[in-house]
Amino acid sequence: MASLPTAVPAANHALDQIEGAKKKAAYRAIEEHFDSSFRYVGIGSGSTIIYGVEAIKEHLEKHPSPSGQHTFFVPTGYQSRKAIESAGLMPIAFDSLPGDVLLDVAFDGADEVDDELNCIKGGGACLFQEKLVATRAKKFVCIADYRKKQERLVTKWPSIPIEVAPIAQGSVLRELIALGSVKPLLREHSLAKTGPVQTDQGFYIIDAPFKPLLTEADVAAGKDGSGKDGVWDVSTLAERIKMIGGVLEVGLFFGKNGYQTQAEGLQGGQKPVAVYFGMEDGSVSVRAVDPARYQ
Ligand SMILES: O=C[C@H](O)[C@H](O)[C@H](O)COP(=O)(O)O
Repeated sequence: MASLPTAVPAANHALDQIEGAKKKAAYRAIEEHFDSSFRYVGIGSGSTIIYGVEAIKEHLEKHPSPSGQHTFFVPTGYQSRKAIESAGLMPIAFDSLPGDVLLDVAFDGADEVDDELNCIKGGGACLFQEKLVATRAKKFVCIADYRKKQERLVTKWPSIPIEVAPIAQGSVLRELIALGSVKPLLREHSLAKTGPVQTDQGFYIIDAPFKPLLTEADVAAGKDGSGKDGVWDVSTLAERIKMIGGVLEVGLFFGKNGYQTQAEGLQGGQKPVAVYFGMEDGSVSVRAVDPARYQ
């Protein structure tokens, strides 16, 4: 019992530090990538994006749109829509967007990010709509804290979230084991009697642990990411899992970076162009592709 009085403040300090880091990263990302003249903006899910919404709200209060036109915010699920509404911003459903419209930017959180901006997402059971929104944006930007900044995926974050049709969960689990995942698990509510966690699509989530995932640089350096001995590179594994019957989407955002340029058009990539990490020392560290590529 003697340790309780010191342990509790220490835990509170760690939580404050994490929340402070998320907030700093969010405000910096919004400052550098949001503009009041934007017409459509994607808003992701999770605890970090809440600070992004707060920063956008403040930005719009200080710098109203010069034309007086409203910005519409495209949510990536129920929690995201609620966050938009609570901030007094205007939501628009993804499927209400006119067919030829692209989002000016999409902001989201991430569970882990590697050196090449591949991300794990879905820790909060949102990934399918997040991918739809991210790939429809002219620019995709992520916000995270220092715990998420790693060289390779599946370093601290232990597993890959995968959204599956309830009827297929058993066969997907078997196939994941065959691919080398050790003890993939159907995600359940902490209150077990409530059963499996359901996504916004009414699907289930399987969390599949794998060995740390190789990057393109690893593969270029001669490492084998083909799945031999359970070692995969990000793209090969993501594509392989997506092929399993009953998988709606994989919580790996990989491949191209999401941006649009006049010369190249919409890249529709899943990887962000920039990730803002709030650090333990109060600074913000940015991992990004060269802005000259997308601005
Ligand atoms: O499923 C949830 C989403 O992918 C989140 O963006 C991700 O889990 C990060 O969430 P948080 O900001 O709460 O760490």
